[in-house]
Amino acid sequence: MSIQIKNLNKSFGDFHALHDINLNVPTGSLTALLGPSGCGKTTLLRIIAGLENADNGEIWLENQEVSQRHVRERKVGFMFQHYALFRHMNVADNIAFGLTVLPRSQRPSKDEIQHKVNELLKLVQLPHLAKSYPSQLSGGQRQRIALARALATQPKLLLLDEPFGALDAKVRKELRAWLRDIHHELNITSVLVTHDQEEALEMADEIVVMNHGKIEQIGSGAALYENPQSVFVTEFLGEVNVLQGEIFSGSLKIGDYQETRESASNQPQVRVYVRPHEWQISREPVDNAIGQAEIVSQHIWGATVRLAVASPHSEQPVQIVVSPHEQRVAQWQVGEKLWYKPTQTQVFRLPEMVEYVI
Ligand SMILES: Nc1ncnc2c1ncn2[C@@H]1O[C@H](COP(=O)(O)OP(=O)(O)OP(=O)(O)O)[C@@H](O)[C@H]1O
Repeated sequence: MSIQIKNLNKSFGDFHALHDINLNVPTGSLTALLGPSGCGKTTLLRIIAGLENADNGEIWLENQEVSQRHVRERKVGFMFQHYALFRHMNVADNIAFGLTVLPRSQRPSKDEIQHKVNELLKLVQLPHLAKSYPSQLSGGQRQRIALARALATQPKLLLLDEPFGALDAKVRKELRAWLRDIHHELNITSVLVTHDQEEALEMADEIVVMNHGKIEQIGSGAALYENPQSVFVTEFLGEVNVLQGEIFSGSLKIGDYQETRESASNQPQVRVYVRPHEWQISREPVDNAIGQAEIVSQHIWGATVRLAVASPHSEQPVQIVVSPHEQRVAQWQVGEKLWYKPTQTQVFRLPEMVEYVI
């Protein structure tokens, strides 16, 4: 089921929670709404579901305008972070619940419901827990059952609001991969709300980055990471170093480093963003390097080695990530100096911080 949202606004009293939202979600895709707390993700999800009304705008589900349609008519399944399974019902009855409350004319027979529950239990890989009660399950198992319950009525659209928010990091990671597989297996359209960029990058085909009730940018994780269109997206998606530079005579300059910026007019101060892995470093002088800088700290973190170097062009030490292999060869030590040069830059103009040149 595709989703099309046109010129949608929502206020709570004087507070404008969603500004002019326009969004297309293609059938079969997994789309993440990503943004900081309070940016309007849940409100948008609830409006798509029909749990909340927009002030104006249109919502189309599979070529039908549904703004005035009741939640029950929208054929959506939900899964929330604190999805309350019914404590007094066992797992099988919890999963069956949505089917047992259907109007008589649509309700499957007892045998059909039993069959469906068994199928869903297999899908979520917990058939042995059919007779257990929610209190006897782990957090991850509860979320799997919650998903089975959301899928029981065969929704065409699955809406997930921070579904793994309360779980520990390892379980979250496992469930992400698992949910992504199920999404593809069922060929369903899913919209996932998350404030966790790793979760969005790992799971979603397309990410909608939101900030203060507006959509900042939409794209695949790779496109957003490689080509952010605003300061907000650059800073929100992944770690980044911020350096001061200038644009002069069609060139970006940071220290001795120069890079052509053809369309640019002169700017005495620009903010230059460089990701920690987008550096070339060397003990020998490097052509067109910013300059030399001293290593002030070194940390080994998982499979990466992280160097921090003091740069006169950055308020904070510049973070540089090198692979363990590079580190084994180079044996960088705190206190020594290296030449450093960015391999990719994003530049934004100060002080208004609108996009300058990508
Ligand atoms: N029923 C309501 N009445 C008044 N204000 C509301 C209501 N629901 C949401 N808001 C406000 O709208 C803004 C957006 O809320 P929303 O829950 O959509 O944000 P979110 O991006 O999902 O945040 P979080 O990640 O913290 O859940 C917030 O400032 C919130 O306080």
